[in-house]
Amino acid sequence: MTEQQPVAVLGGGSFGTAIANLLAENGQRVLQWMRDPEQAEAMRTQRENPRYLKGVKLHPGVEPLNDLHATLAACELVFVAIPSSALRSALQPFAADLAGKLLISTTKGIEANGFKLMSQILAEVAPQSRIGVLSGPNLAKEVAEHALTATVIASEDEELCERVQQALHGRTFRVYASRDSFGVELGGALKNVYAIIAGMAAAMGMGENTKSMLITRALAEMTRFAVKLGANPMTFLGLAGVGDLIVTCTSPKSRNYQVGFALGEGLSLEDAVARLGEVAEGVNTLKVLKHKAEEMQVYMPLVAGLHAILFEGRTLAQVIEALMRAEPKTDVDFIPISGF
Ligand SMILES: NC(=O)C1=CN([C@@H]2O[C@H](COP(=O)(O)OP(=O)(O)OC[C@H]3O[C@@H](n4cnc5c(N)ncnc54)[C@H](O)[C@@H]3O)[C@@H](O)[C@H]2O)C=CC1
Ligand SMILES: O=C(CO)COP(=O)(O)O
Repeated sequence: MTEQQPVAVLGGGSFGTAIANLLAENGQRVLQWMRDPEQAEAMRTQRENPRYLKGVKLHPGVEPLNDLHATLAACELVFVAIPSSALRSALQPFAADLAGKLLISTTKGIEANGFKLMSQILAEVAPQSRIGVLSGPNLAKEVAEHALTATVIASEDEELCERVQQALHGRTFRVYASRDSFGVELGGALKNVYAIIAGMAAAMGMGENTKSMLITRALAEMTRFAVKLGANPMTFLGLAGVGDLIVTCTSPKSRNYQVGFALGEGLSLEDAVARLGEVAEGVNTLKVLKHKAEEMQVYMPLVAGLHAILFEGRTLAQVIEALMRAEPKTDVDFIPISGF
């Protein structure tokens, strides 16, 4: 019998580690690449990711490595879990090694220069590859602890979706397929901004009515924006839209929520991010999104309000006052249905 080809996971953070474990539990041999050789060595000897996923045992089928060339040479299916700020620069030098691979982005961010999604960056870096996007309500710690979870693999490449479903779908992790990779990817990136707002509201002791209003108006706002960019609004009613929005806006395990909570307690943005010590993609996404919304003339009062607090010197009280005074618009105005 020929030996099964291993699967690669790029990134040594909490999500890369959680996905690596799931793949290994499903019987795959997994090569998990990370840039830091000391971290790879620590994970090999301790059989744990002590910095990013403490307390979760690394499956024996996961091999932590820091040689990206060797990792890519051995694998065809490659999951990418590198923060958005580093994805292009980390992979560009290995463009030739990525040709012909099945690249699955799990990264939920947007590149500032040109408003590029991660799948678009992958397509630029590796035009000869096949690309998919994995996104959904998937807090890494819960995935790793086998909380019952669902996600979406999105690509126009049906065979790629099936490969990912076969590799990842398991006893505690359901993998649904979608053809709308643009909507799925946009949903995962945009919700991080609203999780910061939700964390602030929680720190200020706001009530359940307020939390519900925030989540629902966030959904309206992100969908309105996505539709303007050509996404299918129905995708935002799925796991990668409202599903991910709910989990990140309600869970103290979300890093974006934690940054918002710290801001609500009165910390500066710099201190809130430093205290976290992990990636909170929403901070960068906020800047990019505010700029793009203005350029596209999309009404996004929550994005504008958070931007005003973080980068324009407005107080939280001023922004809340302005938001509550603004003229109320139509409830559901983002799904164009005739007859309503
Ligand atoms: N943690 C979670 O619950 C989930 C995270 N994601 C997404 O996964 C992506 C990765 O996030 P996490 O694993 O959570 O991050 P993390 O904060 O746990 O770890 C970040 C990792 O990225 C590595 N890194 C930083 N710069 C790098 C570079 N230049 N080259 C290579 N590696 C570099 C760090 O060494 C570290 O291993 C993010 O876009 C995030 O939105 C998606 C779903 C769930
Ligand atoms: O994307 C996530 C859950 O689906 C993780 O959110 P955070 O990056 O805010 O922790």
